[in-house]
Amino acid sequence: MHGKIPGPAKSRASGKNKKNASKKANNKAINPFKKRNNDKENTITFQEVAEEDIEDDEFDRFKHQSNKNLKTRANELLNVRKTLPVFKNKDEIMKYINKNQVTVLIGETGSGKSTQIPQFLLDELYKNKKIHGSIAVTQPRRVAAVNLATRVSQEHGCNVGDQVGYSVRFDNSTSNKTRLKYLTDGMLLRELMMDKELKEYNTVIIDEAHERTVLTDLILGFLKYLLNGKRKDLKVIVMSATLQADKFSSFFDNAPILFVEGRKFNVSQYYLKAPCDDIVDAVIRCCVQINLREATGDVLCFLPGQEEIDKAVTIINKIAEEIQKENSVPLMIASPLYAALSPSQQAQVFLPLKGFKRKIIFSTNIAETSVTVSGVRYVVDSGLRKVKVWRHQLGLATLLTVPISQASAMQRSGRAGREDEGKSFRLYCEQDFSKLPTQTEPEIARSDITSPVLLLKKVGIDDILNWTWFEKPGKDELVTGLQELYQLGALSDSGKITNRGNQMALLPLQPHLSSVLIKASEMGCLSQVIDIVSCLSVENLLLNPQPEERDVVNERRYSLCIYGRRFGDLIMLKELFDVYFYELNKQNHASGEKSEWCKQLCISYRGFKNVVKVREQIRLYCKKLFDTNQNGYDDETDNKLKGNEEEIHSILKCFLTGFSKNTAIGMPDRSYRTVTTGETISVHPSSMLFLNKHCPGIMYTEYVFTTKGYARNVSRIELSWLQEAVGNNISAVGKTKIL
Ligand SMILES: Nc1ncnc2c1ncn2[C@@H]1O[C@H](COP(=O)(O)OP(=O)(O)OP(=O)(O)O)[C@@H](O)[C@H]1O
Repeated sequence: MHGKIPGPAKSRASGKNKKNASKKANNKAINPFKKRNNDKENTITFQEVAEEDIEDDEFDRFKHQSNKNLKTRANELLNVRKTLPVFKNKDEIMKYINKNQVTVLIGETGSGKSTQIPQFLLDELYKNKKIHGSIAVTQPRRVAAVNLATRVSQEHGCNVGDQVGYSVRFDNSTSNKTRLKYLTDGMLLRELMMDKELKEYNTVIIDEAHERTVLTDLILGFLKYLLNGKRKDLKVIVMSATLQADKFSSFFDNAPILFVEGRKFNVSQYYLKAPCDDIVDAVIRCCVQINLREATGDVLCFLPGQEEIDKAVTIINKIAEEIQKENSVPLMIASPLYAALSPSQQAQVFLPLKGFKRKIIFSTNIAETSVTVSGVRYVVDSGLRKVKVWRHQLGLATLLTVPISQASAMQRSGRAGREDEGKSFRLYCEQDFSKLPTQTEPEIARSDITSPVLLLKKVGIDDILNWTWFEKPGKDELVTGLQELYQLGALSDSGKITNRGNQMALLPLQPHLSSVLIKASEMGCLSQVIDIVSCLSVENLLLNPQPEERDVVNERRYSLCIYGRRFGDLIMLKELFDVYFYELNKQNHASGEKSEWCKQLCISYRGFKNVVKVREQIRLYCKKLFDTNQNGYDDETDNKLKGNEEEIHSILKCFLTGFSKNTAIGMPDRSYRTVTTGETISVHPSSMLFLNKHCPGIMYTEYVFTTKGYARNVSRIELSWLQEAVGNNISAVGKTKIL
């Protein structure tokens, strides 16, 4: 039984209209680089700007308003809601949802799926007092969960955290009043670990299911398992913008598919005439051109990763004033948006600007789905994204920049047509668009599945191979995941989860990092290890110095980190953290001073602020899990590195429990050979140990392959430790052996 709900006539560029739209786009194809209105080449230099302290209060003020304001705002927004295709078809949609246990709902971007459907269900809850429990809406990304909860609480006329709230890792805004909760798929899985039947909810909505993250796939599997078993009363709605409907429908025993046609506003597409060489440069030029030529409206640019984004933010902020003065155009204000920023830093991009300004947001694909940034009329799309590809055989992840799929490109463009007609500038040629894969491949096909397997074990699923996988990983991958967990001590000989495994599953970290913390709690160096793990949990904390600055920066780091010089990068991180936290932060040095210190050492100041927040959270988890009086964990004392060998050896041995696969042995010819495969590996030039005399063995947390294999974030280890850590596993795994 498949339903189709028609949309408003003007809104859909399909068939003939689509052809015309693309013709129009062709005629208008921009060449932002042909005619330069401003020759700013000399002013485009790569300089670091001081990072501002972002006030959490500002976001709080934005979130919490008086009752009267809330009501007025909700009434205003009702007029906007009424124009959305989903709202217009409320009765029809609810008829389907009420009739079926599972509904698959497909609608175009901006049609109102994520904001309206949950509110329809909320209205039903209020109307029908017999319905107990609340509604969960999962999002693949934290920023989307926060953004949607903020918007929907405004539409609903309440503060975030009252009837409508959100729950994301390290941030929870819900209360006992909350009946509608937006949460990341990771958080729902955490809740599942606590309550295997998800009794709190009467409805679970899986939004943006087409993104096919590992966690979304796992939730789909769990829901099917529950629906067939203990929760026959649960309602499930799978929502997606693209046409993968059949796959979702057949997984849920041919659940009905509902198509809601019609997008609110049209977005015109523009392509480059010829490919560009430097993507950051191309994005900047396009933004400048939009600022000079286009009517009001903010700009959302998609770049592959943090490095490119930080570069672009720096450049725009540097040239903006001059461009404004010379051309009487709005002042461009650049803001970054990527996963490594804290929620309050991410929330900054959603705050309105005052005055004659134009917001230029540089984002990774975290703003690609679900997110609406009010005011955005223009999208600039690099057509690229970064993906972590897991190499099952090596047990290592590699970060690659790859072209996006057509589905992603549509989602990105869709961000421009949320409140008005928009324009999307794709920085590649139109013929290249047709060569892109239609869909993004599911994450499970290229990810480490150790974490998902541990989670399944934690909730009591023993037969991993025959579980209700939405997309079953290969048998080899599953076996490798099980072996890895066994090696970490998370599983017993009979494959059951151990006490250690239970503790690992409860920590909000990858299993290998959790096992490092558990070992540290046993060895009495938990505080020190938490500091290092927190640094490792924040992406791009240490930045790459510009080539001309590299030697100076390395020398500064080298002279500051006396133990890091000998023992490597993990100890260096602890020494840097100690200076930042105990000397600068705790003694209330001005933010300018802290930022300058970070700049001198080419460290992300924002990153260190995040490390402090992550550290607080990990400490809380550890306090709950471990007997913290017994293991050198103390809030009050100064937990700086004391620097004696015994202490440093203990710390490194803890890391070896989690990273024993990422080790290499020093050879007489001064090269290193990996323990698992015997391949040659070199210490990366960014490491403290690059210039160091040869070590008996090394342990690394990252592997990169450029012209050859490099170990990054390297520490010195003794071979006897390796025997201790890996020796036991030789018989256990049967694969790992010291060469
Ligand atoms: N934070 C916001 N600020 C302003 N308008 C918003 C906001 N969130 C939603 N809207 C409005 O509501 C519309 C519907 O948004 P919603 O997220 O429900 O759409 P959707 O169908 O889920 O789209 P997508 O799949 O692209 O996320 C938007 O197009 C926009 O007009």
